[in-house]
Amino acid sequence: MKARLVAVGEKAPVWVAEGFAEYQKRLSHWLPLELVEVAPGLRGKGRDAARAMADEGGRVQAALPRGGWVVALDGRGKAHSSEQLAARLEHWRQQGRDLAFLIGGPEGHAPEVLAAADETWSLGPLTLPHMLVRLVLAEQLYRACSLLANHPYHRA
Ligand SMILES: C[S@@+](CC[C@H](N)C(=O)[O-])C[C@H]1O[C@@H](n2cnc3c(N)ncnc32)[C@H](O)[C@@H]1O
Repeated sequence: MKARLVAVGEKAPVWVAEGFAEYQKRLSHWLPLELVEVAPGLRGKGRDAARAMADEGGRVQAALPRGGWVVALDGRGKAHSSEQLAARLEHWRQQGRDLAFLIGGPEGHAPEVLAAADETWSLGPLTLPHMLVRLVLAEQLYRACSLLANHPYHRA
């Protein structure tokens, strides 16, 4: 099983890119994680945010892996402890499908994207900046893989 992170937003700051690359490297033998960045829709004076969200939503859907199990990151979604996430990861492994994790834009996910997702995942009720969400997601996937492998990274 491998995973693809489809994230609205480009040009991550260096501290995010380096942190993400570190967890990507650590995950490489447990859950290869590919990052696909999607250009945000155009916003600003005279531009409709709903149109921008729909545009980026279309690009997100075009970037989904064929037949993948789609998990949309959303603050209003389903929360998991790290142990519950590890159990979820084991469940996903047994399904035998690749995974796609989605991070939305400034107003969140387009309704069509949420409707197409198989499940949602909340990192908690706080609204996090989308670049930080990449990093937390990669770290928590690494933690979940460590738990499943009885690796000492996660000490309960
Ligand atoms: C700046 S947030 C969007 C906030 C938007 N107002 C909303 O209500 O969804 C950008 C993206 O980061 C992700 N995100 C932010 N906070 C999150 C959280 N607590 N849990 C899961 N995902 C989160 C979601 O994918 C969201 O679409």
